[in-house]
Amino acid sequence: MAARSVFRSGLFNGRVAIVTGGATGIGKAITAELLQLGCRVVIASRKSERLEAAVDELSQLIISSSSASITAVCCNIRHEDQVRNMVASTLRQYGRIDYLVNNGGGQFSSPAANMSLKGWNAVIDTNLTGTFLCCREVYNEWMKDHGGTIVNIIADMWRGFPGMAHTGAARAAVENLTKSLAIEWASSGVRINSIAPGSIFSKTAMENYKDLGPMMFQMAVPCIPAKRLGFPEEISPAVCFLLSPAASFISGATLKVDAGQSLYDSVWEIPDHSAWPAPPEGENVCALREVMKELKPKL
Ligand SMILES: CCCCCCC/C=C/C(=O)SCCNC(=O)CCNC(=O)[C@H](O)C(C)(C)COP(=O)(O)OP(=O)(O)OC[C@H]1O[C@@H](n2cnc3c(N)ncnc32)[C@H](O)[C@@H]1OP(=O)(O)O
Ligand SMILES: NC(=O)C1=CN([C@@H]2O[C@H](COP(=O)(O)OP(=O)(O)OC[C@H]3O[C@@H](n4cnc5c(N)ncnc54)[C@H](OP(=O)(O)O)[C@@H]3O)[C@@H](O)[C@H]2O)C=CC1
Repeated sequence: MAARSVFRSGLFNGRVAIVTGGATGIGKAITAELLQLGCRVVIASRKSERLEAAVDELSQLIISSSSASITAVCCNIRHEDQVRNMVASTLRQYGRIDYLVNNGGGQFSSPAANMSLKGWNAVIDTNLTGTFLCCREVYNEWMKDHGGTIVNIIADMWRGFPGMAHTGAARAAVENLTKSLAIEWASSGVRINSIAPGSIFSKTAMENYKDLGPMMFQMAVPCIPAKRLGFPEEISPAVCFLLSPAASFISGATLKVDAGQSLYDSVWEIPDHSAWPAPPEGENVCALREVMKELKPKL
């Protein structure tokens, strides 16, 4: 059962949205909320079984008096030809694209030193290049002449992303891409913003990390000021807000939806070590040595 939207029903009547990764987790919650608000939604991702299951489930949210509808297109956002097909088929079906939500993406967990070039490229191609391809195609084929609104889902990479350096680099790049496009496409009436979620639990997000998944999400909890994980239904209202006329003067911005997690603690442990280069000798280093000598016997 999808959470009830706090927005006015009919807010997106007659509008058309593409949501990449719209069949699972955060994307599914975004799709469900857009449908409740009257939007016609195209969900796009790689796995047809997931798309079909989401269409079956989410179409039940549509009440008979609503203009909403849901359809699916198989699309790997890493492939330019498939992105072209996703946009062309949406335009053939609905004749317009008002909103694009670049939510499809992800990564695996690994120390940077162990990442193969293929693994690095898979994550950069998905999260950075895939987002770029979707933005460019939607802009060139529709928004350039008609305006529109784009939301990019990024991540909490504000202090780097140890353990997932590839995705940290890709998401930071998307944040910067968002700013560039906000300026380049302003004269077409295109607004584009990002949302940076904290740790958001869904079954599919957890299963992506296989056996590590439950532990990874559990480990995040003490580092979240709310002392609990977030849920997809806590991201979708922020997306709907940024798509809506309520955000008509907001572009090039990033909204953190993380309960303050990005301001707080890190999961990444740095073991005690003495590997760091010594500081330059001088009066302050001498003074600290003296202080430490005095403190030691008391400890
Ligand atoms: C500590 C707090 C944690 C809390 C939450 C963390 C915050 C972030 C959360 C999220 O983003 S949750 C969303 C999770 N969902 C996804 O990530 C879904 C999408 N992900 C994927 O599809 C994959 O992870 C992918 C790697 C991005 C792409 O997979 P694809 O199937 O297209 O490529 P593969 O052929 O499988 O892999 C290519 C290449 O990548 C390397 N690789 C893949 N998986 C791993 C792994 N688990 N460990 C190490 N390396 C991996 C590998 O080199 C693969 O090539 P081959 O070796 O298979 O030839
Ligand atoms: N959950 C969290 O804590 C956080 C999530 N995020 C990001 O939010 C987004 C949604 O993740 P979430 O819902 O949590 O996890 P999910 O794993 O449920 O969602 C990822 C979605 O992306 C789709 N996807 C992955 N790769 C591609 C691709 N190459 N082409 C098209 N679609 C693709 C997947 O569908 P399919 O496999 O069918 O292609 C899936 O629907 C992702 O970008 C994620 O990295 C960011 C910060 C935190």
